[in-house]
Amino acid sequence: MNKEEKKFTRLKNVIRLSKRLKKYRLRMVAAVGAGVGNQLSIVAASVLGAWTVGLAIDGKLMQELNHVIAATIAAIIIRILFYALEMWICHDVAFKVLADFRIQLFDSIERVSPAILLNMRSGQLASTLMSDVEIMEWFFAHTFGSVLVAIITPLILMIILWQILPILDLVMFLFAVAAVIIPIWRKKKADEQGKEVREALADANAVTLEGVQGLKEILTLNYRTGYEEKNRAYLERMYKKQFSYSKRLGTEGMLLQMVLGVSGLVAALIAAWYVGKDGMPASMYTIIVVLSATILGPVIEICNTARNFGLIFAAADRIYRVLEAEPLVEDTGKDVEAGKLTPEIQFDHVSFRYREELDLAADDLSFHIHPGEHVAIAGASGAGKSTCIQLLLRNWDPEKGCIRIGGKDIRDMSLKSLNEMYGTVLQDVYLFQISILENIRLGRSGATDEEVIEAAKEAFAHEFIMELPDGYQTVAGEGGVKLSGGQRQRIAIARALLKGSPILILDEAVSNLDTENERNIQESIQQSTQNRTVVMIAHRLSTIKSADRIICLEHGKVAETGTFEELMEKKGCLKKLLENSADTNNTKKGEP
Ligand SMILES: Nc1ncnc2c1ncn2[C@@H]1O[C@H](COP(=O)(O)OP(=O)(O)OP(=O)(O)O)[C@@H](O)[C@H]1O
Repeated sequence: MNKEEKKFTRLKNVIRLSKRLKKYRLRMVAAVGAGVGNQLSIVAASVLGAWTVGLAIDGKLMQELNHVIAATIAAIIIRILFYALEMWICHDVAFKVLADFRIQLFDSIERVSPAILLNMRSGQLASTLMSDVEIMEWFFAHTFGSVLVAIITPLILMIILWQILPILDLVMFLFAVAAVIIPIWRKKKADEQGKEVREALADANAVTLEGVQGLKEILTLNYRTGYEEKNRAYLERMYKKQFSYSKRLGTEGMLLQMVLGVSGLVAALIAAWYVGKDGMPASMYTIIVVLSATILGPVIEICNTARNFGLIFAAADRIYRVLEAEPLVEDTGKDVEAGKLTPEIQFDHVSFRYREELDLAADDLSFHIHPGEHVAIAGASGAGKSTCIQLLLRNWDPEKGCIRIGGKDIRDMSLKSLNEMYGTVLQDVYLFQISILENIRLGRSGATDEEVIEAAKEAFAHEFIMELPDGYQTVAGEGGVKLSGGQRQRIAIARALLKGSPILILDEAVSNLDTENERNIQESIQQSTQNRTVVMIAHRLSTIKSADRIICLEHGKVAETGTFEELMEKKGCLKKLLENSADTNNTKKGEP
């Protein structure tokens, strides 16, 4: 994320948004053509109406009636066709651009995760992905082409009016300028308000999402009243911002209507003054008045849209904030084949803090994990266990020191290659709304069904999967079958085993399992990972005991390292930790 938020003027915003239309330029030319045709056919229909009145005044209406009717019908049909064409093309382009935006936004989130989540709450991010992008429809479907139409159409009409009554042409030009000035005059306010409304909306969305995600806790912790108050406060704030925004919209709309009304009156007076005086036929009066009124029509329409530029550009800024966010780590390393590196891990004087103002979360950490070794990282809460894993996965880079795999600095490897080195089972297992078979196959996309089932058997997941209504074809995830924490963990373990990477990272992967399943899986992991290096964050005594070696952390430093027996004899960090934990109590009662 950029440290200093860049400020974009409206012009720059228009330029960068317009660039997105480059690949649709032919369609946009067609849309503008249809828009001009639409506006001109409206003018034609109005002028025909005025001509009819003129003919009636001159007593020639009955002679020309057939022509008048035919021409009016033609103007209406042409208008309908142009209107449909303009709407169709503009929306076709707009929705394609919005889809492009969504895809790029998601790519961007993937690229900069987790940096983006440090600066934006997930609800805010969801708001950008959904409603900010949606707002862009106004720009692409109703603004970009319409501005060009609002320039081209009045110009054509002014050329026609110039032939009839140049003075009125000049007057209408002045009214058009007055109309354009209204949204420009309130531009600063509109931009401020637009930003506030979008931010308030995103905050309110974030609170709503929090309520949905934390519904269980809201009910069980009796936080209902507190949450409702918080939600109400955010909604009240959003209402105030939206109401101020709408008040400005109303004032500007009123002024625009005033310009339109006064211009009509002035046009009528000027036309009345000239009709008769300069030998101009009376039947021209209505035509002149209608023509002058229709000059302002598209200008007023676009000024009405411009009242909402505050929202449109605030949404654009929020979208570009995500698109242009800088990742925390640079992916400049080379591709390395996973099999070519020895799966040994070395932390060499690694120091790291999450933010400048925070203490070190890793403080001159040095340790070595040998190929094929199973190592447990233990330590009290906040000691830095997860930080080690975050650094190993390169979600962040160390401030000092370096991490090597097979002797190679992980910053010199591409993120894709690094990812291929690891199979990971983290605490929060996310299942996608696809079949369980496919959820496991995410570990290795080319795996056969038999390989998936084999991995599930190794992870002790096969049995419960077979008991589900559709077995491996049962759809999991949101809206699918609900699985217990332990079942989800077993699926994640199957995924990781299927991936077959040389290094396995387990963040207390058995924390949600009952004792029997835990023992089975520990054994299975031991067997299936005999030739792999395993790094596990360990809270449970059983996990700690299953490791070849334990690294015990204290305040981001390595406090001690050794086998379980060695460390228990030492009576240091691990011993203290176990004495304080429930596991130790269980052990005292005879549990393993
Ligand atoms: N994303 C983050 N932003 C800022 N500080 C963080 C972040 N994650 C962890 N920390 C801080 O870094 C320190 C180490 O945290 P870490 O999560 O690595 O500890 P841990 O040993 O894994 O703890 P636990 O067992 O409770 O998960 C703590 O002081 C923690 O508050």
